[in-house]
Amino acid sequence: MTTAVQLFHSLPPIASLPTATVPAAKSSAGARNQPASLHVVCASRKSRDDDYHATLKALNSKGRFPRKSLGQHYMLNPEINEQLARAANVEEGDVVLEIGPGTGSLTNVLINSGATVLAIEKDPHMVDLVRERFETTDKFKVLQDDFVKCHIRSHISPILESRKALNVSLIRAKVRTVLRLHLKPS
Ligand SMILES: C[S@@+](CC[C@H](N)C(=O)[O-])C[C@H]1O[C@@H](n2cnc3c(N)ncnc32)[C@H](O)[C@@H]1O
Repeated sequence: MTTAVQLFHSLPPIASLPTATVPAAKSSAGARNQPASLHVVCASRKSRDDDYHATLKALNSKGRFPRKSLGQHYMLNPEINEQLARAANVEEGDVVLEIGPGTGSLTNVLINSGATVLAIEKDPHMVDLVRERFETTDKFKVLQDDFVKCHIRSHISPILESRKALNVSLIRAKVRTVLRLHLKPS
């Protein structure tokens, strides 16, 4: 069986893709409330391994369509994700709490920056997807939970112990923000 990780590694160059816009999702049984199209953010296309292919392949491989109720808009431009990581000043050894990793495009950049990422994702399908995507690294952990309701401190305390800072990146459908919180281990 082809895993999502294998798919990510076998993607063609982005230049071969015709457009940065994803076609409207076809409706299927039980998908009455699905939005008609995939919402994307994509400013430019790059000819290297990138989030554009990875995100589309990952979603297609799971037969998933974004759920508006969960603010599922996926970042397709790796440059933006890199800017987000730079804006949050993510460094080697940091622990990053990522709220809503989605397909893991920002997660990937954070891990490549040297951070360990603790992600909290409400949608169990996306949890499966990112768990599979990052199964080969010990710098990633995902919890299936609602960030609004879960007890965040009990999750992060065990892995925070000797860390100097905690970066919290929060990307939501309408408010895209990167927050940096400094939480001293108690
Ligand atoms: C904007 S999308 C994904 C962003 C991701 N960084 C990307 O560009 O691919 C937001 C994600 O947050 C998740 N989400 C929404 N509400 C949540 C909540 N209350 N707790 C945890 N995750 C949530 C959604 O399922 C979705 O995967």
